[in-house]
Amino acid sequence: NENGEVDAAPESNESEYLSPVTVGGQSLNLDFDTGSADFWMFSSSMPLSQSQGHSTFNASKSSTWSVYKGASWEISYGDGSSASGTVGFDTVDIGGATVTSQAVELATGVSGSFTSDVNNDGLVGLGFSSINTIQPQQQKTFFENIMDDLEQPVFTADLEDNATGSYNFGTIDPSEYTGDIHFTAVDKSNGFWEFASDTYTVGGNKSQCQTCSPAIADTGTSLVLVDDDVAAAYYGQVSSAVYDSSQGGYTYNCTESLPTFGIAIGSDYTATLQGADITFAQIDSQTCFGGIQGNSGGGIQIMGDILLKQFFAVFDGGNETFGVAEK
Ligand SMILES: O=C(CN1CCCCC1)Nc1ccc2c(c1)OCO2
Repeated sequence: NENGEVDAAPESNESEYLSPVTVGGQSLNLDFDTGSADFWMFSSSMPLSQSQGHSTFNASKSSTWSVYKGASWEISYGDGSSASGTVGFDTVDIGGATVTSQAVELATGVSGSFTSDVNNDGLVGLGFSSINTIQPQQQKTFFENIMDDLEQPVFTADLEDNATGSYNFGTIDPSEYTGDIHFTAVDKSNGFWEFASDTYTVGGNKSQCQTCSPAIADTGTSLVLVDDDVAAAYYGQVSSAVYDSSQGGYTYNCTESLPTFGIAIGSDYTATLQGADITFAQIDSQTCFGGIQGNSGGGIQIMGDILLKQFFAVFDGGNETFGVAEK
């Protein structure tokens, strides 16, 4: 089988997790993103002004590289960032799991937030290829390419709080979790690991959300972005909380103890966050920025790293299910 395991190292501000990937013999640190489906890297064919500080992939130095003539890609993410470029095929090795002809996208241009995030050399999209942006023909993700060669058609994410975790392809390692894994059915029609999430709890009190948008498991997003009425209900229980449009979200006094927050993972499990695990950043001597924020009516609830790092997450491409376990 083709199983593989790599570290997932948190960036300094825990805004993302980076993992070593070898492409055509060249190693880069990439952001594994279950919320998108493009595999792209900073490349030697970018202006230095954009790639300064990054590792770049140099196709001319890879003996296994082949160009996908006439193909291109262009992606924009929910946070407004974007990237675009050209396409080829090469051998990709992630912790021993190897795909010999993976569609690999080389950036010729990226937006400012990618340039300034110098530890991030690109992304491994682990969503579904129906949202891959390669033209004229969409290409499969690394996981879709390798799934049938794995011991089990799964990958797992053990993201940690201020510590290095791991991504595992092909096995569910029992040493990485405790108790049961609570699975729910995934609807892949929007290209995401999407599932129903109709209830939430604040301080242990259960409520039904008014709109109840479906949720996605998104390792590439830092925060938990819930329906706006859910965010308002949560921060309504935090006495110093205000919505600060200059910060783009709810802030509160760092000394205030926060209530727990639970979100339904399908219909029979609620993933509960402790108040102490909900703050995302301290923005000045007294003020903190919450890790739970509204989705501005976006129509999907995004379960990002603030939640995922408190659990062991299983992405099952065989059953098309998503599961979490305590750890
Ligand atoms: O854009 C992302 C994640 N994205 C992953 C790839 C790197 C750049 C950041 N998440 C996101 C998704 C929806 C959003 C949002 C952010 O802000 C408002 O709505």
